[in-house]
Amino acid sequence: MESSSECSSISDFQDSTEGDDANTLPENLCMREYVVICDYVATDNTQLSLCSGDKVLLLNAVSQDWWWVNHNGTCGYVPASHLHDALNEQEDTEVNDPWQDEEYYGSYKTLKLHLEMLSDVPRTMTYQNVILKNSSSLCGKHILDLGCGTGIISFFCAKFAQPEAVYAVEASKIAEQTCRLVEQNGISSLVHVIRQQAEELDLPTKVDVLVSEWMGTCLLFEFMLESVLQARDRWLKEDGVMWPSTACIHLVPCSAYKEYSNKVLFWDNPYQLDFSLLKPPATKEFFAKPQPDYILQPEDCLSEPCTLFHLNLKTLQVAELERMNCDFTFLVHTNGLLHGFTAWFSVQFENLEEQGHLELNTGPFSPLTHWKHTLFMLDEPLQVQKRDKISGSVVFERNSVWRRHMSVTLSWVISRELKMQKVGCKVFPIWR
Ligand SMILES: N=C(N)NC/C=C/[C@H]1O[C@@H](n2cnc3c(N)ncnc32)[C@H](O)[C@@H]1O
Repeated sequence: MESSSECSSISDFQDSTEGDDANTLPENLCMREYVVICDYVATDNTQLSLCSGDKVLLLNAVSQDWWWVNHNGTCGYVPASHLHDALNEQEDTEVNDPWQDEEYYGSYKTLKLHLEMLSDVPRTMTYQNVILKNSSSLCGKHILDLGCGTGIISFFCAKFAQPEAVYAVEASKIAEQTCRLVEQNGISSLVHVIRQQAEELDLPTKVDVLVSEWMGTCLLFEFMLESVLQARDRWLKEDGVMWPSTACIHLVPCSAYKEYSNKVLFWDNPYQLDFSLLKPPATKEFFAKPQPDYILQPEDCLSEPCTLFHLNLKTLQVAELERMNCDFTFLVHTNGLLHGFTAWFSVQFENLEEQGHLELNTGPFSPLTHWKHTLFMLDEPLQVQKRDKISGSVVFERNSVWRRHMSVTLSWVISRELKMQKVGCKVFPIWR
């Protein structure tokens, strides 16, 4: 596991931060007992292998990511994410639930997020168009609307098509409101609201269509996709339809001068004072994680975007989500500053009644959606010019402990006329 600062690896990070107070956590965290919440297998002789439930004594929190502990007389490094403060035991539901379901479903029980999603016209109208354009194919069919929220997709099915039944499955408390909406609109003989986690679902029959709006930041965050794939394997007929049918993640190198100026250059001379020593901590504080609500302007793209991953949701396996990596090469088409990379996703819906497919694209060349764009800022901007090449790789790695979270590792090489100019690498947690 690497730290979140650029070009560092754990061994460099350990050497450079040994006894470095700037990186140790407050003393009050040390000399306390911690419980291991997830097995860990050491990857070198400075680390300890531990099992879930082991108790350790924290000796030195050398960084946010790695802690030096004593376990039954043996000392070594373990990932801090695998430890929980045994003396300050939170509710079991919080600590022992790597899916954080109580917090997760709690966030969907109020109207805030549902209002945001329903207010997203490109998102919601895409689903309406999919139902509209396939209405005759849906006649007499069984449909599963997974994570239905307020039931909007199920309402579209009842309003624009004549399916046999729609199973509107929703685990959060909002399902109580969804029930009332379905009754009030007189469609309860067609739309069956089931307040249940999809994983525990019991339906009277397999379904012809599994439709869901499961996409999170960078497509995968929340990993609701795992629930969708499990429901596919359990409830979708062999020749059934997945909507969305495919999903893509796109990336482009970009300038983000205003972001960099507002968050870092600001410290050069606020009110004509030199606060520039705050620029490094500002960079770490504001750019260690991606900005999930960034709006990339098309003119800030430094090259054509590329498609990193193209997922087929009829065949994708949950295990493939653990780690996905892809190489990329961008040909810079504009002189400028490379401040970072921006990512977004698109999803495609197979059309059952004519050639082609419908698409919801959340990128900078399509109508803005509530997902906006995800900006990965480098620690330092890099000068690039037309015809430079930015090649490298990206790794999406699912968090082995917190199962709704992931990290994105970006590695890049900037070359000019075949001569290597700049090399870099940075790990971005989303969000743990
Ligand atoms: N599109 C975004 N960002 N969020 C996805 C939308 C999430 C909605 O789906 C529900 N949901 C998520 N996972 C499950 C599950 N396994 N079983 C039943 N309901 C579920 C949540 O409570 C939200 O209402």
